[in-house]
This record gives sequence, C-alpha cells and structure tokens, in this order.
Amino acid sequence: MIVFTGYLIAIVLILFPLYYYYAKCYALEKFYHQFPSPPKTPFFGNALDLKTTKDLFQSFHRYVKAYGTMVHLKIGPFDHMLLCSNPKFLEFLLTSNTLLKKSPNLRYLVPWIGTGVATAYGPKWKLHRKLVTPAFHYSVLSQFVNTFESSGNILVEKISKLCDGQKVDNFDLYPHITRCTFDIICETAMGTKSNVQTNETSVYFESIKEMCRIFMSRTMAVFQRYDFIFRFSKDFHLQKKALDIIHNYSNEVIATKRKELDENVKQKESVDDLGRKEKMVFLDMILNKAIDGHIFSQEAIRGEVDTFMFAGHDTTATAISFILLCIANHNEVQDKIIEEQERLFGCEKNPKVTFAHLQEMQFLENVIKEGLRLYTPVPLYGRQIDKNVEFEGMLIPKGVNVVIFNHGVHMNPEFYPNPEKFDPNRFESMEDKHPFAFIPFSAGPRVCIGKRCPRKYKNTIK
Ligand code: HEM
Repeated sequence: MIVFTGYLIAIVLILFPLYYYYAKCYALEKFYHQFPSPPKTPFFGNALDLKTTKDLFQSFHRYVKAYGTMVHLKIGPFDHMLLCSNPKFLEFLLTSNTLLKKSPNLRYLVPWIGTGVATAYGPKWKLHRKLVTPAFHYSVLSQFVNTFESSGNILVEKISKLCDGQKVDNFDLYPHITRCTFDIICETAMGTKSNVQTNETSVYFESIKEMCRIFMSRTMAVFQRYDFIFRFSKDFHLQKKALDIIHNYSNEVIATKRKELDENVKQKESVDDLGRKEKMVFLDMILNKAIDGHIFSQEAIRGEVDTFMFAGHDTTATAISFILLCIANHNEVQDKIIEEQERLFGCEKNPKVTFAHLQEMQFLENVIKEGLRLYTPVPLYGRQIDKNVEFEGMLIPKGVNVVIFNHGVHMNPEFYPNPEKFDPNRFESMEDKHPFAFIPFSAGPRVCIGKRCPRKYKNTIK
C-alpha cells in the first residue's frame, strides 16, 4: 500500500507540471494562431527570412503589407511572437501601468548596464525611474545648451575641414556625429570630458561601441541568444574585455565624485575656480540620493550611468545623421530652416543660443519629427505579457511576446499618405491622426526618458 501511494504521488508530481505546461502552451498556441502568419519552414519557422538586419526590416514590412498590423511569427522550433504595428493595440499595451515587462532580448545588456531603469520591471523599475527622472527637468537640461553648442561647433569645424568647402560624394557623417553625441553624453551624464571628437583614440569609447555591436549581434543571431553557447564564442571574450574597461572607467568617475561630495568640495550649484556656477550633472543628482528610503548601491549607480551612455549616444547619433541626410537632399527644407533661424537670430554669425530659442524652432521640430518617422532610430522594441489580460474581448494569455514595430506604424499610408516621402509639413497638425501613430520614443509609463522636447516645457517656464 505504501509503495502504491508512493507511486501515485510520484505520478501526480510528474503529471501535474506536465499538464500545467501543456495547458499554458495550448493557451499560447491558440492565441497566436488566431493571427495571420507568413509560411514557415519546419524547425526554423520564419527565422530564415530574418537572417540580417536588412532582411529583418524588409521582411517585417512585407509581412505588414501582406498580413496586416498583427502578425504571428515563429522563430526556431519554440519561440512565438506577435509582430504589432496596430496603434489601437499599442495604445492599450503601452499605456498599461501593469504590462511593463520588456523584451527578453534586453537580458544581453544586463552584464553591462545591470537591472535598472531600462531593464528592470515591477517595483525595482519604479524606484529606478524615480531616481533618474529629475535629470530631465527643464532646469537641468537648460544648463547644458552650452555643452550642446560647443560640441556641435567642433563637429561643424571638423566636417568643414574634411570637406574643405567642396561637394563630396559618399561622405559618411555617422562616425563624426557619434563622437559628438558621445562627448555630450559623457559631459552631461558624468561631468567628464571624453574629447573623442578631437582625440581619435579612446579605449572607453571603443569599448562602448564594441558592447553596442555585441548587443545587436546577439539580438540577431540564432545561436548566440543562448548564454551557454555564447560563452564559447569570440564575442564572449571581447565582451569581457570591453566590460572591464567600461566598468573601471565608470567606477573611477563615481569614486572621484563621491570623494568630492564627501569632502564637501562640490555642493549643489557651487562656484568653480573662475567664479562660474558649476553644473549639476546626472551623476551628481543620483549619488547619495535615497528614494522612498532606498539607498542605491555603487553597482546600481554605475548601472544607471552606463544606461545613459548606452541609450543616449547612439540613438541620438543615428537620428541626427538621418535627419541631416534628409535636409541635405531637400533644398526647400534647408531654405525654410534658415528662414526660421534668421527670424530668431537675425544675421548674427555666432548668436548666443538659449533654451528659450529652442522652443521657438517649430519648423525645425517638424523636420526632426519627420526624420524620426522615416528613419526611426529604435524601430523595434518589445513587451512580455506577464499576466492574463483582455483587449476588446480578446483574452491575451500570460507569456505572449509582443514585438512593437513602430517603424511599421510610421510607414502606414493610412496615417501618412505617400509614406516614403520626406515631408515635415505633415507634422503641422497631428489632430487627424491616432495618438499612437507616432511613437519613436515609445509611450506610456516606460516612454523614453530622453523624449522631452523643449516645446513641451514652454508653458512650464516662469
Ligand atoms: C533620438 C533619440 C532617442 C530615441 C529614438 C529613443 C528611443 C527610445 C525607445 C523607443 C525607448 C523604449 C524602449 C522599450 O520600451 O524597450 C527608449 C527607452 C529609454 N531611453 Fe531612449 N531614445 C532616445 C534618446 C535617449 C536619450 C538621450 C536618453 C538618455 C540620456 C535615453 C534614455 C532612455 C532610457 C533610460 C530608456 C528606458 C526607460 C524605461 O524603460 O523606463 N534615450 N528610448
């Protein structure tokens, strides 16, 4: 009898998890299969269509055209996902205060930026979001206009020299712009001058570039997604080397700042050697700060600084590069930008630009928005549904993986007639469009922290 009972318990213990797993898979399969899907290859699913970044984009746009704004995809034998470019569904998903878990791909960033504002979810994310949000207050951003301007001036000078006033074909601006945005983010986030625009060699800069490359490559690779396979790759060793350099650098900067604070050498808005008011950089704001009684560890602080280095320089460099390309190809847009600048500054050659001026640049803002629509710097991101929810009568089971294809929304002719055309005037009025038809910075509680545009501050300035 005892043996029989033992067998029974063992069978129940085995069968129950199996049943639970089967029910979960069944609910997920049933959910995904209600959406149209491109033909799949056995074992690989749709993965063979998505081998390179270029393939992936072309295929995603092709799927949206052929199957609509909610498409079921299968990557390899097990991974399902819902490719979504439907503004109504995205509004539901992105405005939710509970569906905050991000794409599983972000785990590749954890060795670098830790689990903080960009990668955590739940109470930990809330705490970190509260920590970093004040850094984007008007009073903080407005003190950096000089930094933006002086780094921008170096960039313009460099490019003028390289082109020497001549028309140059196939000139790649991106490597120059990325150094400029890197200098800016170093100065505004950590208060250090990296000077990578003028000093071509910086191991810190190279290491960050290396980490960005490895992150993208792992996101795209079929096998390196798995940690146990990645450990045997060359990139694993390159990552280890890059992380040593990046973390040592961030740790040193934090240690110096801490020392300054401890010695009371540098207080909020203290005065430097030349009698100027010193700026509060991002790191000054988060060091020694407690949120809801929580004190952040050295590792957590370093994670947020590294997050800003990752999230803040490549996105902006990509955006600026494409926007400049669009402007270069459209003389009529150049003329209108110059007209707006002349209205603000007259014919002054080196005017003093202030935050208030930025708020008056309505046409330039429309140009930037149109550039972000057409060449969206973060064209895909994701959410993992971590509890059963309902959308317009449809049950969405826990475990669904949503790939948010914002570029798909931005190229939808229903919202943007003739979507391939660069036309900043589209943004003169957005009233006739769905509010989620333009989401280059995402939206809702996890909206990009760098999104705030100067015009948004207009009514808050006293
Ligand atoms: C043109 C420039 C930028 C674009 C297009 C952009 C785009 C985005 C997008 C789409 C997300 C959401 C990702 C997701 O939900 O998985 C995001 C999140 C984020 N961005 Fe940006 N970003 C830009 C610039 C910046 C800058 C300058 C910073 C900081 C210096 C920044 C910091 C962040 C952070 C910390 C998050 C995570 C927010 C959270 O999860 O709560 N971004 N960004």
